Amino acid sequence: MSSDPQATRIPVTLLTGFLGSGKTTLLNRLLQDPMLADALVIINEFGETALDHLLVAHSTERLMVEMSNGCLCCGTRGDLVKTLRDATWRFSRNGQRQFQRVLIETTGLSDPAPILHTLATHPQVAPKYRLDGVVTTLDLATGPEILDRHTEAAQQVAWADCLLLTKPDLASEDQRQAMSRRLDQLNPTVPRREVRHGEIDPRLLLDLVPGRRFITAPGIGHRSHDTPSEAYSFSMPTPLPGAALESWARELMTALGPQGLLRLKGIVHLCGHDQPFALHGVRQTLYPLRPLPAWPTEDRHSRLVFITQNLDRALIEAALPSLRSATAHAEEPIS
Ligand SMILES: Nc1nc2c(ncn2[C@@H]2O[C@H](COP(=O)(O)OP(=O)(O)OP(=O)(O)O)[C@@H](O)[C@H]2O)c(=O)[nH]1
Repeated sequence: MSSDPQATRIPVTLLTGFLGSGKTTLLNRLLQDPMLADALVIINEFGETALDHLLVAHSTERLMVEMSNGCLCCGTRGDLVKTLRDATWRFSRNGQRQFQRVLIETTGLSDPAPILHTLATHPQVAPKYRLDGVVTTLDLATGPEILDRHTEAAQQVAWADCLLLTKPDLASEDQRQAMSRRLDQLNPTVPRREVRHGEIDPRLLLDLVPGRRFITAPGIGHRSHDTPSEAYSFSMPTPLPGAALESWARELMTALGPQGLLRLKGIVHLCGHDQPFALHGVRQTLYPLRPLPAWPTEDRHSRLVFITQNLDRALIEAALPSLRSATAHAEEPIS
């Protein structure tokens, strides 16, 4: 047995980044790599209905979901401690631990600092685990405005050991330069890499900070969230016509505005399709519906989750009848 406690502790990668910045897309790509086949994945979900884990294709044996109405960094750290503490025996076979590293995907609204603190100092966690690095995704298409508007996003950048600039295909040169200037202020020294649709060699994201102890990010302590966020979820039993769903979602996103609606996510049953589709809206951008391999359970209901700020649920509820009536009138499959 090694006498170096660093060497025997389980490395933990914290994958963070604001809502819709591409964490799950990245995670899905990373988990296809044999290097990460034996990773335990912990996903922290925000809101009433967990969806993210349905969008991640990973052996369900080693996928855990932390549900919270807040997020990992606020109030549910006890759950993280319990999850990490129990994981070593829960995922053991014949006395042999079945995972070699841990990936934690935080919610888009998490400040990483308290999670890092837990990893480094909690008496039941710190002896078993060590931080391997903080990987932060940043949406080049939405630009630095997110960093100015949301403290959590700036915290995620400040703590990063590696910054992944996502959606380069959607960004202009001006947006790139503006982002670069902003990152020079927030975290100038760590590597920055452009990543398209999550494609990156996992080796660039592992072993980033072997042996790092908890330190305080310069100038930024833990603060509570800027404005309370709410997640509203809706379930629909009838298959939806794809084109009508897209135009309904687009109209609603415009009506709710980027300040009110931070994120729209869904797993949807489209007319004429057996497999589910993922629906993604990030601020005012609606992404093309994307097929998922299979329904995770027998439940074929479409589920939509709206992550909002200062927005009344009734505003979304009021828009549902028009989607239902489009559903009643159209049966065309999307192409
Ligand atoms: N064009 C383009 N779209 C991307 C890229 N990376 C991610 N996306 C899309 O951006 C949307 C949001 O991506 P996710 O991976 O779900 O983002 P997330 O950070 O997990 O979102 P939350 O779970 O809300 O925090 C999806 O529609 C992705 O397909 C990229 O490089 N280019």
